[in-house]
Amino acid sequence: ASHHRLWSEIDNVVKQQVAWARLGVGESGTGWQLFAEDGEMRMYRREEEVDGMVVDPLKAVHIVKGITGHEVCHYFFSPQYRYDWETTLEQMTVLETISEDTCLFLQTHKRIWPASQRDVIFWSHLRHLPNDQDRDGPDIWTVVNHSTEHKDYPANAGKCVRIYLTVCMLCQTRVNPPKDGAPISRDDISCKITYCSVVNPGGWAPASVLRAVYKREYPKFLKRFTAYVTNQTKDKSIMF
Ligand SMILES: O=S(=O)(CCO)c1ccc(-c2ccc(C3CCCC3)c([C@H]3C[C@H]3c3ccccn3)c2)cc1
Repeated sequence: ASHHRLWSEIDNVVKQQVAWARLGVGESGTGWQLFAEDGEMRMYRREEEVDGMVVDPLKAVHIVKGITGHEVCHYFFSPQYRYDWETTLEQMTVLETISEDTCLFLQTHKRIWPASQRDVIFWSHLRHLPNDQDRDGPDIWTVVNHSTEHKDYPANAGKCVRIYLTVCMLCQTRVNPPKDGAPISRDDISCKITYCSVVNPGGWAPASVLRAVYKREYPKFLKRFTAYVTNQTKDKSIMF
């Protein structure tokens, strides 16, 4: 069914996350700190705490040649590839396939000493926002992951501390059509990726430990994931 029980929440969160992702990190005065750079990738964070817990919002901007936003979102959304690129994943369960573009996931992440192990339940929604209204507007593909409850998996019932997150992978494809009217090849395309994430670590964990984990893991994650998409797509026809 096009409208399922989570539809209105998903629609609201997706619209809010797309608007948020499209806001630049502005001039340095806006509180965004550049904390990692690697080639075209720039990673920013804001230092924020809720009830003494680090919930630093993260925003990464990356430009990757030779892949499209549809391909990035396909490999980010689809469960069958996740163990290939998500190195901190210990266990992933698809609790429900709500529609072909909406799933419910339960994930446990590898324990990061000295913090206790974490798990998370989130809905994941893949959406194409075409620019058919105004031609020169952005053609956007996005995946939004947002924490939710599930009656069979109450928070903090087992050994894991339940975390809460909202993640947005927003992509815009750029095509430089070849001069001689030749068919578009992967040399003529690139994808501008904006990855936003806010993670509430659930139970207390030392701020210094969390900030060190994020500083190490986020750049590694985005580099590894985009390299994975490049490698998976290099010999396949372009998925626009
Ligand atoms: O973009 S996704 O939806 C992709 C689907 O998997 C996503 C991204 C990140 C996380 C996540 C949430 C919490 C933690 C911490 C918090 C305290 C202890 C564990 C970590 C730790 C494992 C580190 C990490 C940080 C950044 C990227 C990857 N790994 C990761 C979950 C989902």
